[in-house]
Amino acid sequence: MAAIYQAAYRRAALFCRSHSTYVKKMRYLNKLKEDDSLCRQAQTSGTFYLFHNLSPFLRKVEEKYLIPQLSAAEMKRILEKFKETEQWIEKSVLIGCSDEHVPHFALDLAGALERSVIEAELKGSFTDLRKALFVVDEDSSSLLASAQALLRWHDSHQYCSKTGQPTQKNVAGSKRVCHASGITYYPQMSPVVIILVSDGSRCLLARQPSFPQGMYTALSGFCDIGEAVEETARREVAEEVGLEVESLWYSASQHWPFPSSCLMIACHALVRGQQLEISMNSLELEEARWFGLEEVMEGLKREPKSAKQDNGNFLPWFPPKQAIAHQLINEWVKQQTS
Ligand SMILES: NC(=O)C1=CN([C@@H]2O[C@H](COP(=O)(O)OP(=O)(O)OC[C@H]3O[C@@H](n4cnc5c(N)ncnc54)[C@H](OP(=O)(O)O)[C@@H]3O)[C@@H](O)[C@H]2O)C=CC1
Ligand SMILES: [Mg+2]
Repeated sequence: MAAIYQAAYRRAALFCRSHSTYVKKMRYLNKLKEDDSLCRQAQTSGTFYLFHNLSPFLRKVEEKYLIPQLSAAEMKRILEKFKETEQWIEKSVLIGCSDEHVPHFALDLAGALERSVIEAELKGSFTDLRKALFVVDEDSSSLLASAQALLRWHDSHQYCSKTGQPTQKNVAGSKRVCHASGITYYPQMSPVVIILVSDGSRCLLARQPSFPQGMYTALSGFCDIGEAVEETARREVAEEVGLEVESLWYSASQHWPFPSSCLMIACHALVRGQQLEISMNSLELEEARWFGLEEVMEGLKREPKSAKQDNGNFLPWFPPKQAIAHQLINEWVKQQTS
């Protein structure tokens, strides 16, 4: 099961086993979001995950990539050592806490310290999120994705879209306020529906021209304003491959940080038996076709590196397990083989 939502499942399981720990933790986090002075105090005892220009800081230990958490004292020492003001800490955003209520913050140090200076001091490297998500463990990839999404949102919402005046973040970073207009802005995600279409014995996978060679995935599309998930799924399948959805069922959801904070809502769909001819929209897709069970099972086993053939062509491969598309494809295989 894919990393990011496996972490969510684990949190839910923990909730069942240890209800009071979970409830206390959520209530504590909620208090930190609501109470600026409590959150400012929490910054003095919390731990910090570092970013530079939205790239997370990773340290490679033997063959593993770890995400170092810095204590508040260590943060203070580094900022002082490089003659930066401690006020940088105020730019941090709350991203969670331990069961013992040690709060975790994320902080982007671009503008304060040179990337290479921090890398040398802390013996690690700022790594592009597209690489980082796929080399760290499952819980860490979920945490990095949401921390980066929150930092990105703050970076791009510095001004009020009505007055043009600067907005101020609350200490936790759960919102920004324009004091001139009184408008409060909250971090947002764009809902996207991802649909694995099947005709009962085959499934439909497609490629956009921008995909790496050989990679196919399920159809997807942003929800238009006012649309329900079912309407988006039906419209996207009609727009992209000219088929009509007969029935649709929900699988799972995932926060996806690319290109910027999508809420991926994953569904399986069945199309009408009498109309199975694909009419592809070539403005959006490069290829869309039906895959049989055997070809899908082989594609799931294939690594991108081993997809290239001697003649230069690529055999099909699918998104990695961290992407919810992978779960949809896996589930379809299980349905076919059970
Ligand atoms: N985690 C996973 O397993 C997967 C994740 N995805 C993610 O789903 C997202 C959407 O998939 P895609 O099929 O490309 O979507 P669409 O089919 O909706 O097409 C994308 C185009 O829609 C327009 N658009 C409409 N609303 C928005 C919005 N809120 N934000 C950005 N663009 C918008 C843009 O066009 P224009 O630029 O012309 O205005 C964009 O290029 C992608 O960001 C992708 O990363 C996709 C597949 C698998
Ligand atoms: Mg699409």
